Amino acid sequence: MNRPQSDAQLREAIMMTEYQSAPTGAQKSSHIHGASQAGECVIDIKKLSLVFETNDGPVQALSDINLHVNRGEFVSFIGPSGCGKTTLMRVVADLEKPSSGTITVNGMTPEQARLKRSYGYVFQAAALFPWRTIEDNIALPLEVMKFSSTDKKERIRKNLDLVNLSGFGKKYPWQLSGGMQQRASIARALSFDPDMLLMDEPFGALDEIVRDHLNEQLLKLWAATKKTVIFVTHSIPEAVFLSTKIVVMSPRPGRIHEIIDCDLGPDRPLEIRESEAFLKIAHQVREGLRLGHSYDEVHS
Ligand SMILES: Nc1ncnc2c1ncn2[C@@H]1O[C@H](COP(=O)(O)OP(=O)(O)OP(=O)(O)O)[C@@H](O)[C@H]1O
Repeated sequence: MNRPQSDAQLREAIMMTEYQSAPTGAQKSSHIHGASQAGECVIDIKKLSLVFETNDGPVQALSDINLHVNRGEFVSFIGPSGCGKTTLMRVVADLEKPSSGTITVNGMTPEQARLKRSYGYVFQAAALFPWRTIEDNIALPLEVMKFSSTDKKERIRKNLDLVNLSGFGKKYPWQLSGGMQQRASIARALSFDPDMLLMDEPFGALDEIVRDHLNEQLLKLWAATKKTVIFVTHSIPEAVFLSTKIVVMSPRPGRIHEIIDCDLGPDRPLEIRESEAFLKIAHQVREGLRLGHSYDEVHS
């Protein structure tokens, strides 16, 4: 669902700065990373369904979802509007509760994982606080977690550098382009070094050239940080370019139609999009979307 930047979204950004207990010193990194190792399952979803009760009756947003995500994977959710991509990501982030089924994140409930700061969340709109500079936006989770001011400064510097925004820390969000704002919100999500990055169509509102550039940067960032990434998109080329695994979803009710491995290797220049291997996977995703979607239903 397209959720423009709103008070609710800013509130959610604040809610995600909640934490279970103030970790201190050396305790911090083990507290955040948990005990997990490479190749280990970080998200395990079994028979999960979610029904929204609305004034017009129940809406089955997710039905019988089964999904397994390993540490270090880049997993995209793709599908037509209303198929439940955002809802599924919000369940992982503990922003929605499932009606039935089970889910673990880093071996914990989503709530425990949120409180242990297992993930950083990047919204569709950058959700930066307009009255704070870019560095102060990045500092927000660190302030709530009571990082020392030296540690805070170093993390701001490192993460600005990671998203190529060194030198822009003192600017306000409105002084930056849309692409730069999104990079700043990625830096904020990464500031406390979470295991996982949850990204809800972060580049959907940007023009294609900027988007290509950010996709390249995101791949580099992913390779450098080795984070597990969950990424919502409507774009087939974006999903194929970025992912190790593509979850094709279909609507009414929202469900997983197919899970496609995307084994293009770690080295992916933009030109890879013209390669036979890339086009083959893109075709498979398009077919999956077509088969999982009845176009007649959309207009009924
Ligand atoms: N808070 C809510 N209350 C009631 N219904 C909701 C709520 N959030 C989502 N829905 C409904 O659940 C279904 C799935 O919505 P969701 O936003 O997850 O889809 P999506 O695939 O992310 O869509 P889009 O691509 O348009 O962002 C839709 O029918 C939507 O209208």
